[in-house]
Amino acid sequence: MAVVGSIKDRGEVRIHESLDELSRDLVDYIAELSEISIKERGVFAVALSGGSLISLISPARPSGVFLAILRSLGFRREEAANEYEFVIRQLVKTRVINVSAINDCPKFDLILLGIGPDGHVASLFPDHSMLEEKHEWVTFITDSPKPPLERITFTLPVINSAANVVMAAIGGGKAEAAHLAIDDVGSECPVLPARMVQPDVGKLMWFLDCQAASKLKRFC
Ligand SMILES: O=C1O[C@H](COP(=O)(O)O)[C@@H](O)[C@H](O)[C@H]1O
Repeated sequence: MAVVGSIKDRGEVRIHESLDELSRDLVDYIAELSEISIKERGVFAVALSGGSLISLISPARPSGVFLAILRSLGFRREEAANEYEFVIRQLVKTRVINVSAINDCPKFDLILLGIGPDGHVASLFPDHSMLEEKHEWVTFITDSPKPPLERITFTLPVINSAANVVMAAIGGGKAEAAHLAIDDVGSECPVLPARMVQPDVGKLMWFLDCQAASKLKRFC
């Protein structure tokens, strides 16, 4: 049984006792969003980051899902980022991916993200200059603190333009990051990418297991 709550400005939080339960709830949530989006516009544009997130949704096969899959093999990182952004721009032009009403960013129907123990999301790491990027949709880094060194990533403006953002975290190693990203920690809070995920108009949802939620003020 999930514990569900919402925290001002930090979206809705769902905490599950088991991974199976979390996975089922997450898959059902994706399917719901997919159905709504396909009814409204005939397509569901979803992007997801890597890591353990994939294993949480791998049994999922929601019909009509469009996966923005990165095909970067053989490219240098800068070229890969440009190529990826180009593809997304084509999909925005043809409205396979919607466009944000408040900036020119793509408005994915859903962006699914995991969190690193250091609070990084996608490949946006704490204290990295990429957190300041305001214009590019996709960028690259060559100095990732976590291997691989070279990565490409969506920027925060793209993530925060999505209609729905899901953040999923499992395991005690993510507890501190989840606490700092969700709880009201005032000025003590370091600049945490996971906390900078704050959809402009979209909905933010957290899917956590009990271990990842173990340091949350309201739920432990
Ligand atoms: O490097 C990354 O790690 C995080 C966390 O991965 P996990 O396996 O500990 O869940 C992932 O969310 C992110 O996309 C990836 O770039």
